[in-house]
Amino acid sequence: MTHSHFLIMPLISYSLVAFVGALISVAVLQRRRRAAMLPPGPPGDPFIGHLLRMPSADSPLVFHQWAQTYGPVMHLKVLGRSMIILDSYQAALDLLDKKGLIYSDRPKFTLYELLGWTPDLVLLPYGTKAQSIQRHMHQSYLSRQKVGDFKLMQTEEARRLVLTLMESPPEQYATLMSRFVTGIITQIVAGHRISSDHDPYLQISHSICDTFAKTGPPGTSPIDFFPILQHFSPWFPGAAHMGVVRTGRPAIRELHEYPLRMVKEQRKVGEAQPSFILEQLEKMEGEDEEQIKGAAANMFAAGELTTWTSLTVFVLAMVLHPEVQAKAQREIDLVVGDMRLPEFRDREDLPLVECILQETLRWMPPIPLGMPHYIGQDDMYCGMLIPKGSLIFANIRAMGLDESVYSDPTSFRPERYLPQPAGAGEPHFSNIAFGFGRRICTGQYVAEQSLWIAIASILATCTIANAVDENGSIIVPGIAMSDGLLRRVLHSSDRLSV
Ligand code: HEM
Repeated sequence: MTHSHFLIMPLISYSLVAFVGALISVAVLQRRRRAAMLPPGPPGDPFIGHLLRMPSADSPLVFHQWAQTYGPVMHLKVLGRSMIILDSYQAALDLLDKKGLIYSDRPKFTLYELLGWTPDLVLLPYGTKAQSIQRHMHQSYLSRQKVGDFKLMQTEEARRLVLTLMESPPEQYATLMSRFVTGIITQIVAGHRISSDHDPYLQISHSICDTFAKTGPPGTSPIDFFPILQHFSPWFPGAAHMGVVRTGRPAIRELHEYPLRMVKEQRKVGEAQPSFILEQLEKMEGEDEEQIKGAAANMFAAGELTTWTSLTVFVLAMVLHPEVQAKAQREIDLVVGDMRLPEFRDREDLPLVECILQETLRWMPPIPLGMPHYIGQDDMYCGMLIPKGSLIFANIRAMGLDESVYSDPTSFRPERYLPQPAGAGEPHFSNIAFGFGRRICTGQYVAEQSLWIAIASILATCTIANAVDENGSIIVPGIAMSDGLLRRVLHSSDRLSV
């Protein structure tokens, strides 16, 4: 009895060890097999992945260079989180658009949530009730047909823009263009026309843009990787963004509260102007107010810096390419004459102005890595495994640099879009600049209208030229953009003359 007991015990232990060993080997094998099926990417560290290789600046361009070696679908891993970078339009279309059912979610962004963005459309997971209500609100109000209603207001704002540009010193041009963009959005969202430099909307908008500039691309701060850091002071290593949370959060809350509060007050006294918020208030009551606040805040946040950046990119391009400017001005003179200013009815007859808009979006897209999508299940694409839980980035900047589509892609050449033989018949960039699939930008038509009327009005009335320094020498502006979710042009010292 005692003997057999001694015999059985080692037997059980051996079997257990063998069983656990087999389990571990199967898991390791499975891991290796999965790893072998992942899309290619640069070599990374077994523990921290590509953390130390992540570019500290101009990530879209660096990723594009890597894609020349690893292909249009690349895999990177940072602290256990998979990132898929889509470098080609085709790959973005195949996954984000055609397989939109599984590629339309957004990841959780701890830093953005701490800043107060939680209930809003842009960051909401796909398929939630809140997301579908907010998206529907946007789509119905900002649809291609509905945005026609804004044309008159956008034309008036563009007239005001050129008038103030002519009257103001160069240092104020960027602010005036920002005011043009904010002015359009406040009218659409809250029915409010900005008439003073001290308008509360301008203050809120300024603080929001400032915060965006400090946050970096979403999901990439140390707090996103280690949410525990949110409980530390900003001086603690890795927790520096908590300082941005402290300073930025009040303005983001105000952006949610102020527009609805104002429209409700005006509605009470019968003075509310037609607007997105008013329409929604009349449709729904009570418990849906949080949705309205979120959807309205999104229009400001997603629409301002993007449109403004494109406008400043246009100015920079005109400084660097006076020949393009002169040609577009001749086109406007021929079609519009000098007795009136361009209007939306002229749009079809001004192909070069249209091409300048497209080239502005391609040359320096304001959201060069798109907004990340998230996939909640494994998927296979061209024999590669797209693992569950990956962040999917469409490298919009890279798609504009694709030499098989855009010849001499780093140059600003609007004629490329003109049909042959006048141009090269290259495809418009709107299909790419505004993102993909079910999360495509809901403000695309409004943004295109704002940009078109501003570009046409500026070209019709001003000549954009280099600034000169105190010695009278011409300043050639550098082509540089800030890092972060949304890009801004840096150091563009330009001058407009009438
Ligand atoms: C030049 C101007 C603009 C550009 C280049 C732009 C680009 C983009 C891009 C790339 C995305 C991400 C799409 C994706 O996830 O695949 C996006 C999302 C979004 N944009 Fe825009 N945008 C612009 C202007 C606007 C304007 C004026 C508004 C509102 C009035 C707006 C509202 C939104 C919203 C709400 C989303 C989130 C959609 C969602 O998550 O379902 N955008 N935009």
